[in-house]
Amino acid sequence: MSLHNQRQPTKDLKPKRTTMNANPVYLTVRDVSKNFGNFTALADVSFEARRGEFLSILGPSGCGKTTLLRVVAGLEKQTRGKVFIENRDVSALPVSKRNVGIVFQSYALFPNLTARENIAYGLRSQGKSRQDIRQQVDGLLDLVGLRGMGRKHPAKLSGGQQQRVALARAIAVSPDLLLLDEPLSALDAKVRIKLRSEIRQLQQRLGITTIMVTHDQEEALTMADRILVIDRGRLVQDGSPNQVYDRPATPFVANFIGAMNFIEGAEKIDSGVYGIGKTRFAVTGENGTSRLPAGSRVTIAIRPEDVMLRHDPTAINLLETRVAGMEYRGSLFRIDLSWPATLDKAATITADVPAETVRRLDIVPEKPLSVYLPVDRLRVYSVTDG
Ligand SMILES: Nc1ncnc2c1ncn2[C@@H]1O[C@H](COP(=O)(O)OP(=O)(O)OP(=O)(O)O)[C@@H](O)[C@H]1O
Repeated sequence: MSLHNQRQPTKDLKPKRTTMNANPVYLTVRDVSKNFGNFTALADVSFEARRGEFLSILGPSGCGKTTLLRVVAGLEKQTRGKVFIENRDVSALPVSKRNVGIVFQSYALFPNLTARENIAYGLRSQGKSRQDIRQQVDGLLDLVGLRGMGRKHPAKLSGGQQQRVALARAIAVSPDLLLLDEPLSALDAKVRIKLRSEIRQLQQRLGITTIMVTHDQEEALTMADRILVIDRGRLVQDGSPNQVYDRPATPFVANFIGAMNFIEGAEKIDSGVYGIGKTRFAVTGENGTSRLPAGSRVTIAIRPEDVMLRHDPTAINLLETRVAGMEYRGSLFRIDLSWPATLDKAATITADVPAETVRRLDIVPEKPLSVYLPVDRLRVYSVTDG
């Protein structure tokens, strides 16, 4: 049994927003694969983006996120599959014919041009008058919070300001699709958090369909209407932040987004009942494992914040545990609890417990604690799931 927690998320990560978007489909990516020589960077990726939606492509380094964005942009030609914009096949069209605005991780501004000139760059080729361009650039500088800074060169601007210029430049040409490739990852934490809500607000105000590549789960959870999780070139889940957090499709997704306890070596006992040693778990959140025959090997998963400390005596899914370790995290403690999973093997499950509860219940190392695992918060994965 193990707790995987790659990025030390906190409870704040739990997404609260779900967005139902009934707008027409703007972008369709159908069965797209991309090979570099013998290497498969993308395999049969399909998804849709509705007009005005904010999608995030999330996954670890090297999983194919940027390649997917470049295929959508027309900067990279897919090996197989098609890209449609409003049902029109654009698979063979270059980036210049797809009406996209792009912001890259490195600001990619022209260093010899001022902020104004950078923003105006795309507008000049549209044949607008100087007066129109001046007015539009003023509006864009306002929009991205850079009023009065238009005469500065990129070298005189902070990273966050440069990225604002890049954003203004990308939206200046009124693209129908905004593509953001890790736009915040070069910035320090405070600026990143500020800019992420600014970008989201701007995107909503303009109603522009947006796809953002990120490896940062928090960024994806807080900004996106929908998250596409990529694992080794495959799209493994496409869902709202709530869906991917609450019902991760595979152990990989569960592990990559937030922290998760995995109870390994369990088996299916009956429909909705799983077990390890003498312990039985009733589960309502089966993950396609309802079809498995009894005796099948499974992994049971539960988030640390879903491990409940107090229970009524009739509650099921109880574990008698002992506090094996405590880590202070400000508003909560992350507590390792040891329990006898099988006769010969103790296991550990981790619980996130509010600091106030820890004080009130006087939780200290070695203290025995009863916990229960709510039936609707447990997930079950077949051991063959990725
Ligand atoms: N032009 C190329 N030639 C050969 N291999 C490439 C090329 N571009 C990308 N790759 C490979 O394809 C895989 C996916 O790359 P991609 O840049 O899409 O990943 P990523 O998920 O965006 O990663 P990161 O977050 O590190 O940028 C990587 O293994 C990369 O080495």
